Amino acid sequence: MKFADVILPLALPKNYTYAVPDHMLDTLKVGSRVAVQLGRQKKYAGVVKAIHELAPPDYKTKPLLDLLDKDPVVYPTQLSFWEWLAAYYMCSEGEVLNAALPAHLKLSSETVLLFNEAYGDDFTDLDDDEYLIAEALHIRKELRIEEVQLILDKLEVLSVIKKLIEKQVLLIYEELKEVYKEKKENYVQLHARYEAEEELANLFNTMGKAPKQMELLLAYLHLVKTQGSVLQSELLKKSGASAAQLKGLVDKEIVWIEKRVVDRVPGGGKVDVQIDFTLSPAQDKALQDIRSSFEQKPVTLLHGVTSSGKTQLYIKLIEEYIANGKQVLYLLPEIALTAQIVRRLQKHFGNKIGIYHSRFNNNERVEIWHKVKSGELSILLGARSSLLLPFHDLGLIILDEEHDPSYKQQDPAPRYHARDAAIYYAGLFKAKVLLGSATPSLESYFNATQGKYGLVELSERFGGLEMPEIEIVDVKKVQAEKQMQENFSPQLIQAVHSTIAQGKQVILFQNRRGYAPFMMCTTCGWIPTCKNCDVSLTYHRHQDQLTCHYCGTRYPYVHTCAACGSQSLVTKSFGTEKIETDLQELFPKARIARMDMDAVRNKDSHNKMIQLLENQEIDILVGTQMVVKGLDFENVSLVGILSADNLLGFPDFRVNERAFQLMEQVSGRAGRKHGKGKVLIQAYRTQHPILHYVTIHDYKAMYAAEIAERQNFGYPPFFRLLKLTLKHKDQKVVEQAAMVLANWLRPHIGPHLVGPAAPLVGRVRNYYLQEMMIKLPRDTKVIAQTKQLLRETFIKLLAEKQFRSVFIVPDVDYV
Ligand SMILES: Nc1ncnc2c1ncn2[C@@H]1O[C@H](COP(=O)(O)OP(=O)(O)OP(=O)(O)O)[C@@H](O)[C@H]1O
Ligand SMILES: [Zn+2]
Repeated sequence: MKFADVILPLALPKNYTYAVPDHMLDTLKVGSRVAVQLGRQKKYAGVVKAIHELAPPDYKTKPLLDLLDKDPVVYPTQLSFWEWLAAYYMCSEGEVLNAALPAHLKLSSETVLLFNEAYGDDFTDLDDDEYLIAEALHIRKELRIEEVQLILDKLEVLSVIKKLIEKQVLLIYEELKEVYKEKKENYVQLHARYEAEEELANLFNTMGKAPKQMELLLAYLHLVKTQGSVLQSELLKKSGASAAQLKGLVDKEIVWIEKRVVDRVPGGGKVDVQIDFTLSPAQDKALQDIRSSFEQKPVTLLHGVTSSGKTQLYIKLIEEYIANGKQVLYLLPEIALTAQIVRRLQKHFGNKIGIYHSRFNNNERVEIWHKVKSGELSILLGARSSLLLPFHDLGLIILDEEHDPSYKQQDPAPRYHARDAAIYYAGLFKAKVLLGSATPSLESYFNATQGKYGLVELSERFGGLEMPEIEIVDVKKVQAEKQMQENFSPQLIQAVHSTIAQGKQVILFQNRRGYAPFMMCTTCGWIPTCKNCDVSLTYHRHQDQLTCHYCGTRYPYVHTCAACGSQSLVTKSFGTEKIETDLQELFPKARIARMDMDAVRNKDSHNKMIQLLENQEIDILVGTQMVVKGLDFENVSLVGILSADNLLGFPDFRVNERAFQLMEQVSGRAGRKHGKGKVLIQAYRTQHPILHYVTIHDYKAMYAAEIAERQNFGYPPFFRLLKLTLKHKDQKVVEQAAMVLANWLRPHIGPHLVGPAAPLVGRVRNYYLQEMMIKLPRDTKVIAQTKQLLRETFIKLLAEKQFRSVFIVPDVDYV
């Protein structure tokens, strides 16, 4: 008897074992999807993790229902990776599978509820909830579980559904359906008999009376010759004929129409790699250093100042790896994945390169999935989640802007750090990892100085350009002299003027966090807050609305104070929108644009804005973090940071590191091609040491100061941090649960447990939160033991009746 362990796309504490029916014995493979039953009703598609002969000791196995793939959807390497992710980041393999597989490869067993017509329409003996569902079903005939949840406005609806089944009001209809559809398009083909010249000539002679059909044929012949195959849509466009006229040709059996699967995403194909640049001596040395570092160590950190040409080095390396038949994964933070970098790489690698990120739709994802698996794509440029693609011969992972905090997944599980996960994943392939940044994370630089990673430094800008000159503007002084105009010092205004006058461009940076515009009552100080979350609402002038940035709820503009009833509400605004408005007044002739999350909701507007800047159709760009990420504009010569204090005043142990990284990166956008750039930083605390390090572009001095602090206070990289968040709708319940959990843990973890306490925003989406932090020494054994202790303690806590519905969210290595 054979058994299969199956990973189901759920947060189950373990995988289940199923019996392999005889007819699958020869065809079933590890990594294939199978349909299985879980519980009495539910069917799921899971992935086979192992095939063996050990019956589970504690339950009787059900048989596998169906084999869904001839070829496995993943290789064993991915299964090992998933196992590690689940163990390290404390989630289930099912949750990893859920994140990895494109939705269309996850068969969904959606429970469909049907109305039982035999029941009639007398609902008198149903209770309130039952009545609501029965009535909705009576009208709509079928409902899904999610719709029931919406109607009843709660998550736990199965008991109501169960009662309705017992009372024979509804019936259950289970369907398993495959939702991925390949994209098909119509191609037009000439009948074989006209392949012969003679027949074709005869045909033309007889067509005199149908000029449109003649044009269709001529257009067809032209397209076949130039493109090889003829798309119906293109043919109609080229000939100017209608679909009916084309049908005429089909009816006469001159052409026929065939539906063919088409590729949704460009990729594959043969395009020769083109490298049309040569490295500078400094770059060439760095490349050689990377190569020899890789001979000793699998991971190397490339610390190269802004505009040193790190991207060009990556291009050279990629060329080497793919020439050896290896696959290369090039990771970037989501927001840095712009058309600019895509174009830069496509120029050299044509369609050997695929792109993958969260804004792709499911059909596109499935196609990339298959092409990575088959090896048809040798280079993949993607965001964090492309680590979960089924590579089979990975040789190199490049992780650019490695310091970027958005490499850490927040919600949902697996809450992995792409940098650390990449290093593990590469290990499974014996592949190399290159981390690149102008401002490395303290963790990576620490690892490099300790010899755990190789370290390569590239400390000059390409083309002999100097680092930009930094000037700090003392806002306190300017304000005392009453010289500030809104958020602008005279120095900054002057610099913007002269930059524009020289035909150069300006980038102004304003941090979003803590600077969002809000409304306030000037009589009593009341601030409108979100109904579901403990946060003040952000005012959006363009929509004239208030929005909660935690849950997304929108509210109309408030005219009357809810606390004192006065009408004296004003908007307090220091956000990018306000700066844009002020700029328009200060520089009425300048072309001004704003780049932040609200202005670039879709990827196209983001790309358009970058294009406008590249084409010099924008004089001043105002933006948040978004303008910082790896953009390369040749004509920007001035960068302004409107408030450094805003970056430095954050209650977080990483605040100084982050502030340095942001300021150094945004400064790095200035003076990348022609002449030295200039940076103006407005600040109250002009003596802050971080400002000094930015002024002299001294990463190493910043590192030395900060790493000493980290050691003193026991923070990463000397300790690892694990954050536990507990959530519940009832504040008392969550507070008690957190207390109980902490009391159970403290005897084992002692002083390394901090909390519990409510976080800064104590309620989100109607859930009250409690947090605690656990500091783990850098000892693999202790870490594994502590995680095991946590898992056991969670189970114990959730076994207590009053805590059963508490959510526990572990976040390992939280950033
Ligand atoms: N060897 C080279 N030949 C031609 N152009 C180069 C070369 N090296 C760099 N450049 C150009 O110099 C500019 C800066 O290079 P690149 O964008 O690769 O820098 P970077 O180190 O990635 O910078 P950042 O960290 O600021 O994003 C680009 O326009 C790039 O095309
Ligand atoms: Zn909210």
